[in-house]
Amino acid sequence: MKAVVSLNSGSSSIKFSLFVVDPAGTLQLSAGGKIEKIGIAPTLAARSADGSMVLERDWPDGASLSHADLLADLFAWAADHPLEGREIIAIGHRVVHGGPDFAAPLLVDDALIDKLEALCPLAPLHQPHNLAAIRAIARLRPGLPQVACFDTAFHHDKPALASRFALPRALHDQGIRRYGFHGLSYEYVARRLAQIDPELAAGRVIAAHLGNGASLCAMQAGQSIDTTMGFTALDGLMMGTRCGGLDPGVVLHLLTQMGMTTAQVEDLLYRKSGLLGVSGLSSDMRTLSASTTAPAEEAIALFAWRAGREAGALASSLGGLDGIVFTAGIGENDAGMRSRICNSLKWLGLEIDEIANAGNGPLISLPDSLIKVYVIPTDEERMIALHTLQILSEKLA
Ligand SMILES: Nc1ncnc2c1ncn2[C@@H]1O[C@H](COP(=O)(O)OP(=O)(O)O)[C@@H](O)[C@H]1O
Ligand SMILES: CC(=O)OP(=O)(O)O
Ligand SMILES: [Mg+2]
Repeated sequence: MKAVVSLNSGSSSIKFSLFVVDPAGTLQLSAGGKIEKIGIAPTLAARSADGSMVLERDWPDGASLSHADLLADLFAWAADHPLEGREIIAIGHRVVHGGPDFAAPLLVDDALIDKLEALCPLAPLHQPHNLAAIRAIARLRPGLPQVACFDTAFHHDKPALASRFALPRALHDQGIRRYGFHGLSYEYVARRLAQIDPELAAGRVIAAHLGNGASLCAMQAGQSIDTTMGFTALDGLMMGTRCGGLDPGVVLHLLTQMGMTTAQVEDLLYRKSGLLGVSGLSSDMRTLSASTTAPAEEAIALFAWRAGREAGALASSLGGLDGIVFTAGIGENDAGMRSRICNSLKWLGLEIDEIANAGNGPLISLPDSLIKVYVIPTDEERMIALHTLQILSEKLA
């Protein structure tokens, strides 16, 4: 049976799935898993579609292991395990930055890799890992089609104003624009919402992708019209290790008055800020929730406050709000965080159902609430596989 593999290298995780293409051409999950807590103490778990564990490992002292090291371990394991009649016909990748030129999934070739390489400085936590995985597979399985699926693509057609910084026009023309990210996740959530609640999906919805990276997307009838991330995945919400929106004057001050180098500033803003920087403890929300220290509590409170504030801004972009959808690691699992954010939006007429919220939904607003709130687990891997299959069928047609 033909099968498609999806690889999703996030900032703190590598998620992977194997989908079998059934005779009707639809994708059936065969196995999937993730390596998480990369940079802290990585763990790996993979399960077959029936939920049974096929692989479990952890590296308690593995803070220095990179995405590439862990991927090499995963490939070594995969090489030793027969696929039981499944023939991998393509591998799809999440590629975080597509820049101004790439607004749809593409078959990978050397020229594309070179162009995507040039975007690495705009996504240092992601793009190098995305490309390292593509190159590693090209070495292991030369000739196997690989498809790049861009996080920026979903936002490509948002209104011109939502793409522009208040900078001189020439810089916009040179690509210094608000792109937006987490697009594969938002595309999947928009599709799921259209199945679960088509009336709401046709309206004004904020999707909240709250993971290690975090952003909000304002969707009108399932299309992105605004989002909190911009030129890079640093902007907008507070994140695991990223600062989110910041007065650009702070960057100038760090460089000119505090004598930091650009490399030090990059490290500070991408890797040492956010939940980690404010708590002084961890970038991982589970660790902070389990802690009773005041800085950990302040980090959680700031995360919620910033999300509520940005949601207010996106409600304005949408001209009102009909619904909110929570997704990704924190959005799907952290009832306390959802409750804080929803309560900060009470002024919009949002009433959360705390019992449904504690059970992770799917619907977590009260019947009288003016805004419906859902929890919808994201599936970037399925979205990647769907795009990959589509590109492959276009290539064969
Ligand atoms: N049960 C849970 N409760 C609270 N937070 C959780 C839970 N499970 C995962 N998370 C948080 O989700 C975040 C990781 O999100 P995820 O979407 O997997 O990350 P990535 O952006 O790397 O894909 C971490 O902060 C983690 O602590
Ligand atoms: C774009 C981004 O921040 O991705 P992730 O949430 O996987 O870090
Ligand atoms: Mg992610």
